[in-house]
Amino acid sequence: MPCSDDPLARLHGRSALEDTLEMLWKKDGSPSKRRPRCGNRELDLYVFFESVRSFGGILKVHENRLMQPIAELLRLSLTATSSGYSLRLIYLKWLKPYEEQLERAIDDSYERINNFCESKRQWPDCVWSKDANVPKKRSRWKQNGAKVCSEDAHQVEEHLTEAEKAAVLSRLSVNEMEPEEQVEFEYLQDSPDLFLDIRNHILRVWYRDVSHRTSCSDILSTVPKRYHDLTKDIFIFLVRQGLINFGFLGKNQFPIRSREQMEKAPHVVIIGAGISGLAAARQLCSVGVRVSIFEARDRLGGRIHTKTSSNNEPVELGAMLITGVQQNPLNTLCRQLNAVLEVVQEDCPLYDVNGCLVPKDLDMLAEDIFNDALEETTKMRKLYKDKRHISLGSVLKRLLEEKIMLFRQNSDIKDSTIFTTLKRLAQWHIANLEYACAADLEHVSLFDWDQDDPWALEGEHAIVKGGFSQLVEGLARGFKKAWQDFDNWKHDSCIFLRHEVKAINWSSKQKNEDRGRKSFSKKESVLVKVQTPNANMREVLCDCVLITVPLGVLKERTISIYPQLPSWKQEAIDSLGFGGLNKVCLVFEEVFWKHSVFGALTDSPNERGEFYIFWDMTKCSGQTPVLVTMICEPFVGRNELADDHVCVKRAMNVLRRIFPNAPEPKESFVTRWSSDQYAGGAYSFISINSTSKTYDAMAENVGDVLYFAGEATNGRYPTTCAGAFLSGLREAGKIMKHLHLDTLLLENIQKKRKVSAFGH
Ligand SMILES: Cc1cc2nc3c(=O)[nH]c(=O)nc-3n(C[C@H](O)[C@H](O)[C@H](O)COP(=O)(O)OP(=O)(O)OC[C@H]3O[C@@H](n4cnc5c(N)ncnc54)[C@H](O)[C@@H]3O)c2cc1C
Repeated sequence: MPCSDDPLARLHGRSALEDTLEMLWKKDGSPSKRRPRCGNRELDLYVFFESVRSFGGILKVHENRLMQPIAELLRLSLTATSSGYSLRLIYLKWLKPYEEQLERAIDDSYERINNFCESKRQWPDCVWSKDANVPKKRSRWKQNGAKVCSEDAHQVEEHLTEAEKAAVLSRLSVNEMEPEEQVEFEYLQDSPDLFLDIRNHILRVWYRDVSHRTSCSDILSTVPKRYHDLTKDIFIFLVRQGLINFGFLGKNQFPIRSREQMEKAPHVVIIGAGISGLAAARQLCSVGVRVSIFEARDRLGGRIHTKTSSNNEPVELGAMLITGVQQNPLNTLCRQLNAVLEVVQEDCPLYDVNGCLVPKDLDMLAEDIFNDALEETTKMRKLYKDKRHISLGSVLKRLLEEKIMLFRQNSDIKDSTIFTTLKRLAQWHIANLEYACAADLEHVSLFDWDQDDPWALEGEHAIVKGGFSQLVEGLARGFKKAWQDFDNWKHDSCIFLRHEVKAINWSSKQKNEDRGRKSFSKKESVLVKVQTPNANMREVLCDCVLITVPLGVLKERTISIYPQLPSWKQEAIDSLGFGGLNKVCLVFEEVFWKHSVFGALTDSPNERGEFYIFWDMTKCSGQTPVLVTMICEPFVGRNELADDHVCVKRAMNVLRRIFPNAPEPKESFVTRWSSDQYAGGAYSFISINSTSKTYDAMAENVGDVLYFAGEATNGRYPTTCAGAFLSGLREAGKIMKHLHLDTLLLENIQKKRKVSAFGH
């Protein structure tokens, strides 16, 4: 059974090789203990031995000139690979004499752990409801930064092993160390395969059952002894990175601490109980930190807001889609909370201004023209490289006009109305992109608007049956909720609703104004001023603060920070874009529409983003028919000034162009996220004054006391709930590291019951 494809088998095989070699070398008294090197690095003897074996032995490798692919498996550079000769010599000297014993030892080890590797579970993709729609493929559907996965991606996944799938689900490279991993485990740069096997094995165990904490002792019981220390380090790293043991892990997730212990525990203040703040709070509490979450609103969730209709059914006023379910950490959270996901149909038929459906071929033609133009904007970057402030809108709109004109010139279609419809369709696609960016495309950077594309999460989009708020409520489980009662707050982790943070004073840490980590000595050195529900001001001391308020709030500077933020941070806050998006949710007696999602064209470019799309959210509510329509930039402001009934009337006018007999809604909800003082808009975008690096600056901590999370701090997954959630985990990990909580982490790990992952 040469060259196993299972990471645990490889770890055992590697260990067997090492044990056997050490034993035989000792017996021989030769060769020296210094490991062979090639291309300036130590050779991975296990990978070398097993690759030669899989190619039929060193003779065959030599005869068939197979040293090149072996060198690639050994990750040797081209110059090193040219020395296939030296590799052969190394093999003959170091491994050939022991081939027989090594083969036997490695095969025995594979045999021993076969059970674990064989017990591959059926992968639970997510908790689908039985009648979930099967989505159709659409070439480009950019909603909140996520692209729909290609059919190819599904096929590739079919070929992945369980451990590889776990790495993919964790958004990690299967075969390469990620940059952060290289930094943390620099000493393993010569043997990344060892690191990757341990990492992928741990991830696989975690994904086998995400409803429980994966314990380090369980993992250790599967891994050969010689790798225990390394496994512990990698385990701690994965917890800190929020890659395992995140989310809702049952009622007993937080360690039980006495009052005294809690008083002595590190104290972190989190500003904002949105999904990023709650994700961080849960992580920190799991390692014994005392957390106080101050939330200005009287509810949890921030921009996740599931309102209850008069029928007691959920209506989403904020986020509603889980974008890219497969790799989405919120999918894991849904599984932990038994929340059901409903896939959203991607096919979006469009209705023209006369109320008739746009013919499919014309719809597809417009989509192709739009996608071509969008693609071409990326090529224009070279042309405009000296004009960094040029907008996507200016270039895209010109390209679209040119392309439609060109199509007209080259086509023999006589009916001129087709071309007017094409123009309307182009406007619809612009509006759709403005929805995704929460911005007028005239304000979006040509250069970096799609910088997050390489990280787009795979999978369809889905809604949470029963409402998105279930996820935030789940994350908040186990925390005490306090309104006015400060009496017990020193002994517990609490969420304080209707507590608006007004000021942060970190003057005693002033010297640490620089970026990055500094040594931490003085406890509780940051002062947070909070306004309580009865308008009193309270002062709270803590070790560090995690700020998760929306970028819109940071831009307004409603929280005074003393000393003021360093210029690099303030510049990032000022320059990153933050735009609007609103919803009009219409509740009806019965369904009169025909599609789950449908679009409406308009004659006027000055109305393109007003009620241009309608989502059937009935599946979220369960029974009550609900249609949700959008108001996008640049039309958000003028609609926020209008009364609710005016917005509803405008939305109904558009709907009645399609369904003339549409009844009056029995209930409606209109959002105003931009004028909401605790949001200031919907989500971030890369403005003409910012770049992808601005997100990195947003994420960076100030000194060792001010940390920042939230969707606008996540450059890979900005704008989304997933991005916000991951940013919370990221910052919790940084704080754990800064507060030196690794021992607490291990203590927590060691206390868990010892059940072998082998099952005995
Ligand atoms: C209309 C709309 C539709 C959206 N659609 C989707 C979607 O379909 N899918 C998706 O993934 N994302 C969507 N988003 C984006 C998503 O909602 C956000 O990215 C995510 O919820 C942000 O979470 P957060 O924790 O970063 O911030 P928030 O949820 O905004 O949390 C920050 C918290 O800080 C609080 N706060 C503010 N100031 C103070 C203060 N001074 N003191 C104390 N607390 C304070 C706020 O009240 C808030 O609760 C949508 C957003 C909007 C507005």
